[in-house]
Amino acid sequence: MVNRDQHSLEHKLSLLKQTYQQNLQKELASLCQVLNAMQQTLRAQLMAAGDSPVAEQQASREMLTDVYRRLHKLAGSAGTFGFDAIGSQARILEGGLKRWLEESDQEIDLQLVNVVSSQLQSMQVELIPSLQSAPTIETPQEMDGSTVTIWLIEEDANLGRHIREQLTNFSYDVRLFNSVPEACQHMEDTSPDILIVDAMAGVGHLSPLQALSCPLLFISDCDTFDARMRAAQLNAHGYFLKPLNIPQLVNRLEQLLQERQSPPARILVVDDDQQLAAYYQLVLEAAGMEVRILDNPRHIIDQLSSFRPELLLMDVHMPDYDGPDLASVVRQYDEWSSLPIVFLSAEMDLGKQVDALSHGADDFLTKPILAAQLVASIRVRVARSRTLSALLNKDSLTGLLKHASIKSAAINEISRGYRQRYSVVVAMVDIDHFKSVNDTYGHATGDVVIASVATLLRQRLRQTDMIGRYGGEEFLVVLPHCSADDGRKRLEDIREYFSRLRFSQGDQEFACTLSAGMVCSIDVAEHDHDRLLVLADEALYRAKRGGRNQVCQ
Ligand SMILES: Nc1nc2c(ncn2[C@@H]2O[C@H](COP(=O)(O)OP(=O)(O)OP(=O)(O)O)[C@@H](O)[C@H]2O)c(=O)[nH]1
Repeated sequence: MVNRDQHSLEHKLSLLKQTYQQNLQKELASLCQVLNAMQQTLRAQLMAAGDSPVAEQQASREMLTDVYRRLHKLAGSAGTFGFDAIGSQARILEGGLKRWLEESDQEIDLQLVNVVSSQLQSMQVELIPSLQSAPTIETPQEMDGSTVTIWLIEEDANLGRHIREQLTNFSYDVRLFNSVPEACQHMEDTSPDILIVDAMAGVGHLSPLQALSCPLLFISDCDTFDARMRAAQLNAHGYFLKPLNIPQLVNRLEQLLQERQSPPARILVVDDDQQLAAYYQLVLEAAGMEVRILDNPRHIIDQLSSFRPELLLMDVHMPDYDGPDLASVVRQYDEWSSLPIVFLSAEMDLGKQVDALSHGADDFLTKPILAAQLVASIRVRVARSRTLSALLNKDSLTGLLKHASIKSAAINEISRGYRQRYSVVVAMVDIDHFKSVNDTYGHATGDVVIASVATLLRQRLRQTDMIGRYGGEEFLVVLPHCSADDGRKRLEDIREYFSRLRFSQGDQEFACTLSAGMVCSIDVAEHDHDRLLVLADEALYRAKRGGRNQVCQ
């Protein structure tokens, strides 16, 4: 189904193309005029039957060099806007001119100018005044930020209710059905974000539910190759054995949701051709990315700091500064040393492409480029860079920031709070008697408990809050723009939820608690971030000494 956004995108693209076509007509007419003027001058010289003066020769060479540059630009942009034939002709012509200008020191003669002129005229003929259809770009399905709905199909009503209760603790909205046909009856009016099916209840009858095209997880008490293979053939996103390890299941659910909800990629575009830059912006935004265009390359570092792009898409040849030089400037800053830089240029010369890459760029895309190809290349680059950055900065068990990253994030946020006069709550959260969890149920189960605290913190805090794994079973939480009262309420809420979770190891079921120590920046006279971290740690110590399972301030 085509939605309104898609219509509006097509409309905007079509307007951009119309404008481009008008400019293209003007540009070709203007190039023809230049060639016309050169033809006249050269003819006049021929009539005078003398050698043309050096100054005039120099002027003709400069004019032809300018024609070459304009054709080079045109070769890059025409195909992008759907004028493929003109783009190809411009590419051939600019290539020929370039070779002639580089390799020949002959005088510019009428024959050469005639050839260029007739090619330009045929390009004008080619430019039929009908716009080609706008490219369609796949718009990602948006998940709204509200509650996640899970459909659970479980034959055993008691077990179903138990699972629903546990998942509700993690803020999921769970609808329980005891058979696939029962769930199918509700497909008309509503649909889930995730489907969890008891393998016994469903494997044979699932096909109607597959139309829901949401992630599918199986729960089962049958751990055989055949059962797992059947699940794989049904494209299941997970297979969990009973008795269910709820935190493990929740971790998988969170992973699936994160994959679908990952924030839009932020792209900074640097191109002196404003129309092309607007086109890239439109195409990338339509694919769900956030795009900013840099008008003045001198402001590149300011823009990087304020927009914090995840990829820099840059033209190679610009009037004032070349792309590779700009890339070198960016690379001088440690903070931006791993920012992906992709050149998008009409440059076909392999040597120059390699040279551009050696200045610190990661990739080279050649203009013209299809919208879908541009989107795919950028998506892959950003995804890879996110994976790398997650590996570097995120803890593998919890997916939270590692010690060094959360500490520096905390220091930056506290300092910003002091500067901009808003309050920041800093809290240390620690699982109670965790050593005995490890000792009694094993290290692997201990890991599940740690991961479930991380999940709970992520779920019950705001997107703008920062959470990191500070030590083994200790977490550092930073809540910007938060009063002491609000911070305390949120931590109490997390403490309460955590105490209600049930963990299992074999047939044994157990619960855990956590303690937290917090401090609010405006309650501390000295503007010292290290002091806040010490005070939060001291408050945690008081919570432990006071009997654990509590929040102290
Ligand atoms: N399973 C698991 N255990 C870990 C990990 N990192 C640290 N630990 C364990 O966490 C336990 C922390 O224990 P302690 O600091 O003595 O404190 P506690 O038992 O939690 O008791 P209180 O904090 O005083 O309530 C140690 O046994 C560590 O081995 C991890 O990644 N996984």
